Amino acid sequence: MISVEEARRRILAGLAVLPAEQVVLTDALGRVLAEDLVARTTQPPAPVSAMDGWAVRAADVASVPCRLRIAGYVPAGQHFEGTVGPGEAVRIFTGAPVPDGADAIVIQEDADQEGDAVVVREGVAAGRYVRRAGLDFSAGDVGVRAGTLMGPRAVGLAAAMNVPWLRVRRRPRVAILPTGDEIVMPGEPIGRNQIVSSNALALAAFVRQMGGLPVDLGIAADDRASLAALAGAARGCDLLVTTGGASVGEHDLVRSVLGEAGLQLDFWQIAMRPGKPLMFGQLAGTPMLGLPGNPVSALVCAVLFLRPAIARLCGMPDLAAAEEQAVLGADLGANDRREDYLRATLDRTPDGRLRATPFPTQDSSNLLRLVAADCLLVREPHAPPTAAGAPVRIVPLGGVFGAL
Ligand SMILES: Nc1nc2c(c(=O)[nH]1)N[C@H]1C(S)=C(S)[C@@H](COP(=O)(O)OP(=O)(O)OC[C@H]3O[C@@H](n4cnc5c(N)ncnc54)[C@H](O)[C@@H]3O)O[C@H]1N2
Ligand code: MOO
Repeated sequence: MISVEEARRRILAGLAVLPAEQVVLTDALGRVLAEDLVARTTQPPAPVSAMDGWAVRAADVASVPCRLRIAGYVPAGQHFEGTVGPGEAVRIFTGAPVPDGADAIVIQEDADQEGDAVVVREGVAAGRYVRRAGLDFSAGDVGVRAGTLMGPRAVGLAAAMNVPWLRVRRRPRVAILPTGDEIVMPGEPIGRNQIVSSNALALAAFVRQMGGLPVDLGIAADDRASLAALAGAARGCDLLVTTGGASVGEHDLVRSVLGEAGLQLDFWQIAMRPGKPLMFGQLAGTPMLGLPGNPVSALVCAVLFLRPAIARLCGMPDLAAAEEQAVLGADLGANDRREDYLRATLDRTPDGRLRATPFPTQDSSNLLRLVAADCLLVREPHAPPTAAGAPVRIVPLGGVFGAL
């Protein structure tokens, strides 16, 4: 059995970054940039006032109070045509261009208008409350790097940079194929000995949340014809994800049926719990990730392998490092040779450190517990008995991107 790290490395090596396409900025949310976002304008385009007040020459207000002649009025969106001369001030508002000749803004709270003059009570240094041209960015500056997921902030920045179209990665089409005679879709009649399929819907949601397009292939029965026919429908997708049928029983057909259909298996079985029967390969040019059927195993594998796989297809940096440190909230016995991903809750110790406490039962069918968990607590293979308070690695399950 290969390690979790080795499995992830091999999966990433078996996937190629998808081609780019062009989208209008209003459709860019949740897409991954295929090239750097480069400013097409300078912001602000000219020096502007950061406050409502008076544009002055700082030298004129070096000693206060002083009286300046009002030479003009400039709200945002307009421009003062003249030049502010010695002893003059221009009424100005936030965002308006600072007139030529002026080099500072006196805020209106520090001055009083008296007819056609303004009496300044507080002096200002040159440059005060003036936003220089290009303070935010200049034309040609890189705002967001290729490989970045476009969130609301980046959409706003692209707009400010006057970039109406973006080159983004095509959305990965991920075919999802649950297998098993015992599973039916939610809402369908449930026969004797049958259960409702949770994997397909959870994985489709996971893919969609990551900006991919889930393709529902239906449910493959535990017979060779059904599985072969439905898996064939994955042609044209960027990734096929199966669940179930991955283990060693004679009804676990995925490996053998897809093998007959041309699956070039890269690996099967990894030193991980849950998730031991994970498999990866190439089926007629389509990468194939075979997840275990147990709902918790399937979703933990989605976090650890499908998430980086989709990220890779989208040209994003490796997300494997989305781990954090915490302290252990309960004593744990020795671990065996499989890397363990324990469902755990998070809280804070009295001194503010993150604390991860695993649930006492860790059955890989227990979806309710998975939903109640805040993180996965990682235990290395062969970890010795470990006392509460020891440092541990965790994989958070919350967060916006790839949240479970
Ligand atoms: N003798 C051995 N038995 C098993 C081993 C082993 O090494 N030796 N591995 C165990 C491990 S670990 C896992 S994980 C499971 C995974 O097996 P499969 O991937 O073949 O999954 P199935 O047998 O098809 O199903 C397992 C379990 O999950 C339920 N299931 C399946 N699909 C869905 C779905 N879409 N939604 C909800 N639940 C689903 C299914 O009913 C089973 O209860 O094998 C162990 N056995
Ligand atoms: O590895 Mo299985 O995934 O224990 O439940």
